[in-house]
Amino acid sequence: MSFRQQPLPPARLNRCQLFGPGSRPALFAKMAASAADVINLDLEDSVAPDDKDQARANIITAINEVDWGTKTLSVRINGLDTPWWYRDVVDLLEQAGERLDQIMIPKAGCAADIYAVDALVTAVERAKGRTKPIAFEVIIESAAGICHVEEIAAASPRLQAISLGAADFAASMGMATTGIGGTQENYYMIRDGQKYWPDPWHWAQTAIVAACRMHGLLPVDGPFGDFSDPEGFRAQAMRSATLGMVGKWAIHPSQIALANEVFSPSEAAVTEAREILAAMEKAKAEGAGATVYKGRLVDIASIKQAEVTLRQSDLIGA
Ligand SMILES: CC(=O)SCCNC(=O)CCNC(=O)[C@H](O)C(C)(C)COP(=O)(O)OP(=O)(O)OC[C@H]1O[C@@H](n2cnc3c(N)ncnc32)[C@H](O)[C@@H]1OP(=O)(O)O
Ligand SMILES: O=CC(=O)O
Ligand SMILES: [Mg+2]
Repeated sequence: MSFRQQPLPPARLNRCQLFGPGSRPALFAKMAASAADVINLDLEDSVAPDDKDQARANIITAINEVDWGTKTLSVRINGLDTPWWYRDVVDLLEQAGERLDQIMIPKAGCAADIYAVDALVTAVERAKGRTKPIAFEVIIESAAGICHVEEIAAASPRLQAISLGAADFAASMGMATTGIGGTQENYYMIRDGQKYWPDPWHWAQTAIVAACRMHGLLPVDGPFGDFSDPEGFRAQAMRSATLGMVGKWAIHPSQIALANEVFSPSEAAVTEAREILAAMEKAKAEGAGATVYKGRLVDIASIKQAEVTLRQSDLIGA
């Protein structure tokens, strides 16, 4: 047991991150009016190479002109293996106003990737006298990224969140699928003739959750490509929430309400968390560290579990 206290992640909602291509400016007002907590304007893989410059200009105009309300506003820049990323950073920081909250770094492979973007961002911020430091979020979506996830999580004080990018992750790992997230038809166990489909994303998700929790970051589940399958999305999101993730991407507006629902504790969960705290208060007054709640053990660890639910509920109520 370490003497170090585990840091809390940033106190903000991140239940749904809605993506939209920078090359489709007609979507921006709809994104701003949506119920997503985070908006990700994309310069990377949803934008064709010939459209990169125009998409960057569209995004800068939209950051400055659209009313984004209280949402966290993030732009996904191009990967460090492309010729576009430095121009993304420089133009965004020189031309977009202080409304921009965050930059998303895709395909992070090692801590030095984050360091490189941090150095450039810091230089432009100083040169331009920007007063609000830009936050970072990264996507783990490669073999290198998952192998180095812990050093990536520790790479910069700007870092607030890490997402799993199932599409590029599957490609990098050589996984035999073209599906983006969710159940994989050929990934099954068999017993007594019955098929059972385990979760192929589980280990990568838990590695991301552990690295995030160790460094006080928000762990987020990435895209679920089949937006015609709400039940598949819900199942994936509920597994992610159960593992400790705080939210999920939406790549279509139909996924926003689903993500918000799954990552908002139900009334029953909040009531139970409050009752556990009350039971433990009573136990404490009686000099006990453990007691019985609804026929099961609760002890001092249960207080911390209940507080996870109540912190999220307080953020929603705030
Ligand atoms: C693997 C990754 O990297 S994932 C992250 C990168 N990918 C993306 O950003 C893709 C984001 N999503 C999209 O581009 C689009 O949703 C697509 C291409 C999947 C589907 O687009 P469409 O065919 O226009 O969707 P559809 O016709 O169902 O849209 C229904 C309505 O939602 C709107 N809409 C579609 N996508 C979005 C969005 N991302 N945000 C806000 N509104 C949207 C449409 O404009 C339409 O509005 P209307 O009813 O006022 O006409
Ligand atoms: O960028 C996201 C992914 O799934 O790849
Ligand atoms: Mg990707």
